[in-house]
Order: sequence, then C-alpha cells, then structure tokens
Amino acid sequence: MRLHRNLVFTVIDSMKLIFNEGEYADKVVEKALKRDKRWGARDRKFVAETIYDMVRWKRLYNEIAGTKSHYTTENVWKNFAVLAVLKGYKLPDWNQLQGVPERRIKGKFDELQKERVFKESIPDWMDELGVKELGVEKWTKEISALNEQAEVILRVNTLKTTKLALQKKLEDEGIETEPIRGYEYALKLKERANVFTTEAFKLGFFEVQDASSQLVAEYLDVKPGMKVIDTCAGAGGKSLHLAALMENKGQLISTDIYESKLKKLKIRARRNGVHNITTKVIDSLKVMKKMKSTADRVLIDAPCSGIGVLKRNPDSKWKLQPEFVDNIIKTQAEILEEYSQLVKVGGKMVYATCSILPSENEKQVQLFLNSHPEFQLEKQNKVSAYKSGYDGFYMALLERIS
Ligand SMILES: C[S@@+](CC[C@H](N)C(=O)[O-])C[C@H]1O[C@@H](n2cnc3c(N)ncnc32)[C@H](O)[C@@H]1O
Repeated sequence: MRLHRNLVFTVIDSMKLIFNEGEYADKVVEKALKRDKRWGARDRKFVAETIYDMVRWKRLYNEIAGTKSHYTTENVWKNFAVLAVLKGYKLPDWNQLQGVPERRIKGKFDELQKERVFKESIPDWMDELGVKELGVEKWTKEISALNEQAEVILRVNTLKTTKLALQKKLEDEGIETEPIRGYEYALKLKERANVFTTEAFKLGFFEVQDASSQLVAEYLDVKPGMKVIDTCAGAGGKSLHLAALMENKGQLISTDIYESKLKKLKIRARRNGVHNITTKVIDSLKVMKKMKSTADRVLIDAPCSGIGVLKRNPDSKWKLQPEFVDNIIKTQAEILEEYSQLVKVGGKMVYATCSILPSENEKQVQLFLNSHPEFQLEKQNKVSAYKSGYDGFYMALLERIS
C-alpha cells in the first residue's frame, strides 16, 4: 500500500494530541476523520486504524525504535516508521522516513515476542495485576484479544424500527451490516464507516454499542410498566436499551453524579423516541434515600478499571494507574452497598462492569452477598474478551428475597 502524506500527517498530529495533550483516543480519531471530507472509506480506515495501532502498540514500538516514552515529533515519526515496516508499507521518499533501519526493526520485533509486556505492549503493573487476578494462561489470552481492533457494532432501536428494516435502510445508504448470532439486537458493520452521518442514525434507528455491552440491559429482566433505576447511567447507553425493552412503558430513572453526562443522555433519548426516562443528578444523599426499597429493577453499571474495553480505548493502557484500580474497587463496594437499598423485596438488581478482573466482579459480588443475606445470586456472566470476540464484561443478577 502507498502511504499518503496528508493521511500520515493527520496520524502524527493525532498522536501528539493523545500523548502530549492528554486527549482521549476515540475523540481524537473522531476529530481526525472530520479533517478532510474528500477522504474515502479506505482513507478513513487507514487514519482510524493507524491512530489506534500507534496508541495500542506504543510500548512495543518505543522499545523497537528506542524512543522510550519521549513523544517529540521526531520520536512519533520513528514509531510510525516501525509501524510502517511491520505492516509492510512501501516507505515513501520523505525526509522524516530517511534511513529507516528496516531489518533491525523486524529483528527487534521478533526478539521482543518472547516477553509478554512487549509482545502485548502493556505496562508492567498491568501485566502483574492481570496474572495475579486471572492466572498466566487466561490473562495471556485475554490481553491478546484485547489488543485486537474493535469492530463497529450497532444496537437496533426497537422503539423505532426492526433489525431487518435497519439493515435495509443502511444498505440503501451504502453501509453493509450483518447480524451476530446470540445477540438479538446487534448488527455488525462489514467495513468501518461513519455511521453518525447516516439518516438512519439521525432518525434514532440505532446506537453504536458493543455486543457484550448489549447483554447487560437484557440481563436485568425488565418488563413494560416496571419502575427501573439505572444508577450509574452516564450518557445512557444502557438506559436507552432498557427503555426499548420496557417498550417505553413504566418509569425509568437514570441517575449519575455528573449532570453533563445526563444532558447527553437526554439528547440521545429524544433522538431514540424514548419517553419514559427521567434523569436525576446525585448531588446529595437525599436523592437516593427517597427512592429506598421502591424499585422493581436496579442497574448498577459501576465505574471500573475498563480493562475489558482496552480494544476500544487502547490509551487506557497508558492512562490508567494501579492506584486508580485500588480506589475504584472501594468505590464499587460503596456503590453496591448504597444503591442495593433501592431494590424492593422481590425486586432484582444487576451489578455490571466492563472489567475482566475478579476483584471488580465476582469477588465484589461475593463480598456483598456475605453481608447481605436479603439478596441471593440468580446468575452471573463473566464475558471473556477472547471467548466472545467482543469486549470483556461482567454482569450478575441478584434478587432481593427479604
Ligand atoms: C460504566 S460508566 C456508565 C456507562 C453507562 N451506563 C452507559 O451504558 O453508557 C459508570 C458511570 O458511573 C458514574 N458514577 C461514578 N461514581 C458514581 C456514583 N457514586 N454514583 C452514581 N454514578 C457514579 C460515572 O459518572 C459513569 O458515568
């Protein structure tokens, strides 16, 4: 493949935004793709995938290029040269790519395959944590799967359309999709495309949501007419799905500690044709206290390390800190303790994370159950990234029995 100057320069500039300005990779990709309206599907694919790969393989490329963590323009180019050689791109005659040591790069790459921290391009602390939590064999498989490119998955909004009708509509707009067995509401894009500019999106026919994440709302076993509280609703990915499963009937209360996220939720709810959501910012203890023992269903989509979604957010490998993981585990326990009180007797609760670490998942739930005999575990699903091919997730369904 021939490298195009404006595409590569977009990638180089994007790396500086991610590593020097601390911007999120997915937002930077979004911005980068808007840079030139004339780019076709292949150009867009190159830009998005190359930015993600440069972030994902940062440690490996640093080691091969000898750039360590210094992210100067010169070093970004050196890392790009490593990527270009490893992907077999024909190196153009540009100043920045003069004298690239192709054979040395390939040799060093082979040599580093023996060490997991380089092979999988992860910080030492994360590797140690993964091994401690999952054991070497499982962790090795998980981290390898989490380094693959994430596919674009849509969730059909059944309040407005059907899966078949959406597929047809997108096809008319030049986007080919296919269903995924075992995921009732999911369509997978055959090729990366900007779905947000489609008429189908503007009409609220779908949301972009990973296949594993789509399992969470279904797990809560909601019915039309119920009172449901989505406690950590954020911008509402799961709330919108819950509303669709409730067929817009009943009461869905979406809460979060950030008003800005709930504002986004409201905009999305309008586009989705959702009418049964009310949002509440948790700005005092009173907000939740008032709803104690009133809910048929409670979703706790807890804040977590996000280790299960590294595919989608490869920059987390470099931004996440071990202390954050320790602290978030404490927060999860507090959240479980507090929000479980919203469930009425006979009601149910789902505790979910986008992590694959037992400390955030089954161990967290077990600790909760040890001190809460009024709850019992109905089922749990530990969604492995390598077995599912999608994000790593965890969900547990608990019933309040007394
Ligand atoms: C995993 S994200 C939620 C994603 C969201 N449910 C979705 O499907 O798009 C976790 C959310 O918990 C929120 N959060 C963090 N601490 C919280 C707390 N103490 N109470 C309620 N929400 C909290 C965060 O702001 C974040 O939006």
